[in-house]
Amino acid sequence: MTEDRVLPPTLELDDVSIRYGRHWAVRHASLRVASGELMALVGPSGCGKSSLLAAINRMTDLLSECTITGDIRVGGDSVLDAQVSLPQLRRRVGMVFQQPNPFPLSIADNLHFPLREHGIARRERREQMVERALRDVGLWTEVAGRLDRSALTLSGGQQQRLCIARALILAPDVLLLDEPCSALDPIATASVEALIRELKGRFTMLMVTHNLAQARRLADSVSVCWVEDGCGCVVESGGTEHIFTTPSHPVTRAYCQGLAG
Ligand SMILES: Nc1ncnc2c1ncn2[C@@H]1O[C@H](COP(=O)(O)OP(=O)(O)OP(=O)(O)O)[C@@H](O)[C@H]1O
Repeated sequence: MTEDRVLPPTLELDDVSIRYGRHWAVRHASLRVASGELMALVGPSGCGKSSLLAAINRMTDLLSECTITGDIRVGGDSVLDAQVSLPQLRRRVGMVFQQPNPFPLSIADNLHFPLREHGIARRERREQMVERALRDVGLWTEVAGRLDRSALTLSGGQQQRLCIARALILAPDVLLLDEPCSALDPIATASVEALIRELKGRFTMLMVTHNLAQARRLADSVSVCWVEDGCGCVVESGGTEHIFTTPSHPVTRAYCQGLAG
C-alpha cells in the first residue's frame, strides 16, 4: 500500500468446486474481478461465499477434509499449485474478517509484527511504514499520541480500520473482505465504507456482504451465489447497476428485490 505502483492484477476463479469431506459446498463457480475493482459476493447463508474467499488465500489448506478443484489466478498466476509458497501468497492476498481481530498488542506492534515477520528489520523503516499505513486508513490523527496503548482499547470501527491497515501494510495485490462491517455500528460502518471506497483502484477487492444496499453503494460488480441441489454456485455476475436493475437470472431478480433468500 505504501508504494506507488502499476495497476493491481485481476483475480479470476475458473470452474472452482470446494468439497468438505463428501459434501460439495460449491460447484463450478467462475468469476473475474477486474484490476482495481471491487466485486461484492452476495447470497444467502450457506451458499459458499466464505469458502470461496478462504480458497483464494488457501486458508482452506488448514482443513484436512477440504478439496478444491478448478483454477484460481491472481494476475494470471495459479494460486492452487502445490509449489506456491503460502507466506508469499498471503503477502499477495490480504484478508479482513467480520469481527475486528487486532492482536492483543499495542497499536504500533499490530503493524510492526507483519513487517518484522516479512524481514523488514530496520525499526526506522518500519516506523515510516506504520505511520503511512495509519494515515492511509485515516487513523493517524486519532492514534498518533497513543501508539503504545493496547489495540483493544480502540473502538470497533477503529479496530477494523487497524486490521485493514495490517492487511495492507505489506502491499498486497488483492484484498479479501469477509463482511467487514457486519459487526460495526452505523457510524463505524460509514467510516469503513469510506475507506474501502478510497482503496478502489489501488487494490483488487472481493467483498462478501449480506447487506445488498452496501453492495450497491460500494461495488463495481456483483456476483450472486445461491444453493442449488444442496451446493453453492454462482448464478449471475455483472456490473452493479445491471445486477440491481436488469438482472438476467430469476434468482438474482428475486434475491435483489428481497423476495427470496
Ligand atoms: N470447515 C467446514 N467443514 C465442513 N463444512 C463446512 C466448513 N465450512 C463451511 N462448510 C459448509 O460449506 C457450506 C458453505 O459454507 P460457507 O460458510 O462457505 O457459506 P456462506 O455463504 O459464507 O455462509 P454465511 O453467509 O452464513 O457465512 C455450508 O454448507 C457449510 O456448512
